[in-house]
Amino acid sequence: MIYTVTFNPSLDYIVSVDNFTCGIVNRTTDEIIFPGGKGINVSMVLKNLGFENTALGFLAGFTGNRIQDLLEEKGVRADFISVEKGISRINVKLRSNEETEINGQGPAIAEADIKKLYEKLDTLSDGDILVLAGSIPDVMPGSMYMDIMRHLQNKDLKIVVDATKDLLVNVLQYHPFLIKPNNHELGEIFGVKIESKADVITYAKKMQEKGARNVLVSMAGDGAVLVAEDGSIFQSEAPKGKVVNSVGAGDSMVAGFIAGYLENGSYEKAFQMGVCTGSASAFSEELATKAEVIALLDSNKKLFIGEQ
Ligand SMILES: Nc1ncnc2c1ncn2[C@@H]1O[C@H](COP(=O)(O)OP(=O)(O)O)[C@@H](O)[C@H]1O
Ligand SMILES: O=P(O)(O)OC[C@H]1O[C@](O)(COP(=O)(O)O)[C@@H](O)[C@@H]1O
Repeated sequence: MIYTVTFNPSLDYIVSVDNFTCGIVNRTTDEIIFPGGKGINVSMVLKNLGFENTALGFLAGFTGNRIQDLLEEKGVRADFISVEKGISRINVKLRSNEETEINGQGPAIAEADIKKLYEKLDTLSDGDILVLAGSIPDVMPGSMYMDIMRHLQNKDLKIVVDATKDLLVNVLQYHPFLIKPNNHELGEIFGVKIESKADVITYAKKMQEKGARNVLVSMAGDGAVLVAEDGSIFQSEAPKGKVVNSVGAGDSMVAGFIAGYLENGSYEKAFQMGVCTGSASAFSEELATKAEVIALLDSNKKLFIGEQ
């Protein structure tokens, strides 16, 4: 089974504003609400790609109820823990001349709620895949994902972590199956600016030295790099297309990688599927569908460069 955990789900409120200007009243030309949060996006895309999975995590208040309903409408199996205080976030994604995002902090999660999550995670068995993705509410410790991995270390799980800073660095000693920083997040960890693929490879290898098994680094419109545990390295430009909504492109890439790996058992195919799923999401209003991903895979065969 595949499980995703989203500590900090959101309603993503995507608003378009012509020539957004600070300090005045701006009016939208378009607005739309999607369920969001990194693990939830991974769950929705996996479902689109034909992989049943269960979304775990924490929901609170009326926004939490809405997220739950939207997931139900999409047929995603969800088993969230209800948090008593506060509300799940509304993350604002502003589309104008530039894209701007304001992501909330999320409700505080009580010790008793964390205990309930551990009870659910204790039901996982050998061979399962667990995705820990996204930020955690501000008041929680940066060791949260590491604590979960330590707790589960005696099970033979494939654990995927998509997080930033300490939340990510702390888990490396427990050998996550896959991590997916973007180039900016990877640079932030080492205090450097990473623009070229050569630099990506250098720093991805450093993450492997610290314990990660496979390191997938996304670079938005500049493509991606995979440094795999078997020593192979794959690079790709991004497929060409008109970007419609890039929110969730990174999460889609994670889902595509998992789907490609499960279908083919090959890191090369997982990488290709990851890239095309990320781009398919960027090129459409909603998250990628299977047909959109297959179309991109078929039309971009020459994009991928591999090296064993
Ligand atoms: N402008 C774009 N053009 C084509 N593909 C894109 C674009 N933005 C994102 N993607 C695809 O989605 C993947 C993940 O995007 P990225 O923005 O790097 O992730 P994150 O949202 O985690 O920062 C990229 O590697 C690429 O395949
Ligand atoms: O948990 P964080 O880091 O605040 O990110 C949450 C936001 O990221 C998203 O999951 C999208 O992430 P990506 O664009 O990186 O794939 C949104 O749905 C959500 O609003």
